[in-house]
Amino acid sequence: MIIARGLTKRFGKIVALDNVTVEIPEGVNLILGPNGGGKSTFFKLSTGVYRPTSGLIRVFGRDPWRDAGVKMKLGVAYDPVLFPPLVSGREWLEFIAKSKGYGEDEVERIGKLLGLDFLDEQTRNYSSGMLKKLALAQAFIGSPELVMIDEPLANLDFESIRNFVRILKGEKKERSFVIISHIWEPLMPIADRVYVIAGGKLVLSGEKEDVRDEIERLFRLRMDV
Ligand SMILES: Nc1ncnc2c1ncn2[C@@H]1O[C@H](COP(=O)(O)OP(=O)(O)OP(=O)(O)O)[C@@H](O)[C@H]1O
Repeated sequence: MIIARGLTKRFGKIVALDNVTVEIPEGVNLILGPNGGGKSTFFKLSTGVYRPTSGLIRVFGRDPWRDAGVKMKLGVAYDPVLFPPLVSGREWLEFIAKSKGYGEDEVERIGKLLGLDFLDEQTRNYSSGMLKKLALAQAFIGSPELVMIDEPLANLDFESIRNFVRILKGEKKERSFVIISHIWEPLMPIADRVYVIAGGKLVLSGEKEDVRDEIERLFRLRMDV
């Protein structure tokens, strides 16, 4: 699904991603790692926002930087979220739907799927959690083959986290996922594979069962302050 070979991204002197080689197959793929480790850089190289400094990235066999058409197969939500303030959530989702060849009924469907009851408000009036939910909705518009979400659970309350994980569980039968999340524990039951990017390097990857102990050791929050 996603193949990277020797993938490197520099911003001036900063090496954000350093010679990463990885294959991400179909299924639910979770990317973890410390702040500033390079996760979002990898994500944005995959969605064609950034051009690699060197190395190769292919998404469904296509170069996301040169071949914008591959984006039709993707549903993407970035973090932090950003929307035009004077449009309603519905208008925004209709814009996304239209760009993918869908109409208002698709927005209705996704609004129902995610249980959104605030779509007619302008986004400037949204709370942080509402903004995140609109971003999640955006990623599902048009039944994409691959849904990519950076920090899906940030700013969600407990009930919303539960709802979203339930939705993922249903949706994973239909499509694949690449998810970056610091809040990883609620996502483990539905994850197939886990990848850890730190210091610009891929430092761990594997099937969930094989890496679970190491992930627990690295990322379980222990508050011995
Ligand atoms: N557009 C940019 N311009 C300059 N430096 C950048 C840019 N984007 C990322 N970086 C730098 O690249 C490194 C990796 O950042 P990245 O956002 O990929 O980390 P991350 O793993 O997603 O972190 P976080 O968990 O904090 O979101 C950091 O040192 C960051 O400062």
